[in-house]
Parts: sequence; structure tokens; C-alpha cells
Amino acid sequence: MESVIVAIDGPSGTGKSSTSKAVAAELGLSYLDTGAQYRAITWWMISNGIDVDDPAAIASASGKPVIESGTDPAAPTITVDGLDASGPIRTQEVTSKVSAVSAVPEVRARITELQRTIASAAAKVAKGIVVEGRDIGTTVLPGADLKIFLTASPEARAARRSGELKGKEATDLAATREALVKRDAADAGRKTSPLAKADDAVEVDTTELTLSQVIECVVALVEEKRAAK
Ligand SMILES: Nc1ncnc2c1ncn2[C@@H]1O[C@H](COP(=O)(O)OP(=O)(O)O)[C@@H](O)[C@H]1O
Ligand SMILES: Nc1ccn([C@@H]2O[C@H](COP(=O)(O)OP(=O)(O)O)[C@@H](O)[C@H]2O)c(=O)n1
Repeated sequence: MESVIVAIDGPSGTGKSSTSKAVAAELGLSYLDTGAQYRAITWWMISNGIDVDDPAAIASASGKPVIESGTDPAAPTITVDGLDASGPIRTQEVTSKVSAVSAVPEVRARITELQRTIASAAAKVAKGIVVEGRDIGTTVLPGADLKIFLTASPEARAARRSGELKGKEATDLAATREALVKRDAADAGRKTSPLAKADDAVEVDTTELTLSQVIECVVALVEEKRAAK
């Protein structure tokens, strides 16, 4: 069977990671979380004292960290210079600074190249890959076999996110919603490969859907594409 490349994009909290992981696991595909890569480079910048509001400083350091992603959907990994970054990349500090770092063109060029290398390797040696992010369908893999753009209301997304944060870092729903809307605006408003739906992407509004329903819908779309290949 030929390999399949699936691109899943959308704003924060629409269900990209949970859906992508489950679809990849169910169909025996690899999985790549590109947001984790942008978070990892942001974590490295913070840890190395680089001012995230100084795009020139970020650009000149952007080639330094070695970022590696493990693509098993059952146990995805992310390391920076060989160190496990899976915990530190989820802090509120990284979340609040990632949009500034990911808007720097040199950062995007470097991470995009890494993503394309991982996707083409998976297409050669495995059944294919599900890649999730913001610009996968538009910029990273414009030739993907299937492109999905997930959406959901800001209220639903904030409720999902604050449910996750409970017990970890105290935050209320309004603050979560505000931070999320601000990040969407930064991601959609940047010059280089902004968050956007590709013209040929299938849009799925997940506001009123359960996670299982979204997974089922995407699995059906992938199987349809595979059958037509
Ligand atoms: N359709 C859904 N209904 C309810 N909760 C969902 C749904 N999709 C995802 N979630 C939950 O919302 C949170 C954010 O999902 P996630 O997959 O991390 O989104 P994204 O990767 O788009 O930011 C997770 O806790 C996840 O379990
Ligand atoms: N393909 C991508 C993926 C993420 N990103 C950036 O990385 C950030 C974190 O992405 P994420 O997918 O981990 O975010 P959540 O949806 O999990 O909150 C986004 O807000 C973007 O700034 C990007 O610019 N391009």
C-alpha cells in the first residue's frame, strides 16, 4: 500500500494533538507534533537567556539547538540537545512566548526543513504520517494527500484547555480564553506562513463534537483517500 501524508492544522485547543495521535495509532501511521518543535526552540531561547522580543537575537541563535522528534503516536518524544523537553515545553512561560519565537523567519525556515525531512522519511519507510500544526497544509507539506483544518469556538477551546491545566498551574477560564485568543491573533497575523486554512483543506468544526466523533471523521477521510490512490 502506498504511504499517505495527512496535514492537520488549526488554532489552539481544537483537538489537533489528540485527534492526530489517535488517527495515526489507529491507522499505523507516524505522528509529528510541530507545535512541540516550536515550543522546544522557545524553551532553548529562554534557557539560554535570549530575549524573545529581539527577533535579530533569535534569528542568529536559531541554528544552534539540536531538536529531535520521536514519531511513534503511542509515545511521541521531543529532545533539545539530547535533553527530554516534553515537560518544560508545556509551561505557561513557554506558551506565552512561543508565538514571538515562531514568527521569526529564520526559526520557521529551520523547523520547516526539519519537518519536511521527517515527513519524507516516514513516507519512504512507513505507511505515512500525520503532521499537525498551523501551516502544514499551506506551507510545510502543500502536496499532502489529505488536509484537515480543525476549528472550535473560543469558549469550547478555553474550557478544554483550562480542564487540562487544573491542578497544575492555577488559571481561570477567562484568563485562559484571553491568552488563547491573543496567541491565535499573533499566529494568524504574522508575516511568514501564518495560521491559515489551505484552500483544499476539509474544515471540521469540533465545537459540538466529541473527540471520538472527530477521530472517526478523520479516519474515514484518510481511508477514503487511501482507497482512491
Ligand atoms: N472534540 C473534543 N471535545 C472535547 N474535548 C476535546 C475535544 N478534542 C480535544 N479535546 C480535549 O481538549 C484538549 C485540547 O486538545 P488538543 O488535542 O491538545 O488540542 P490542540 O492540539 O489543537 O491544541 C485536550 O484535553 C483534549 O482531550
Ligand atoms: N506549524 C506550527 C505549529 C506551531 N506553531 C507555533 O507554536 C505554538 C504552539 O503550538 P501548539 O500546537 O503546541 O499549541 P497548542 O495548540 O497545543 O496550544 C503556536 O501557538 C504557534 O505559535 C507554529 O507557528 N507553526
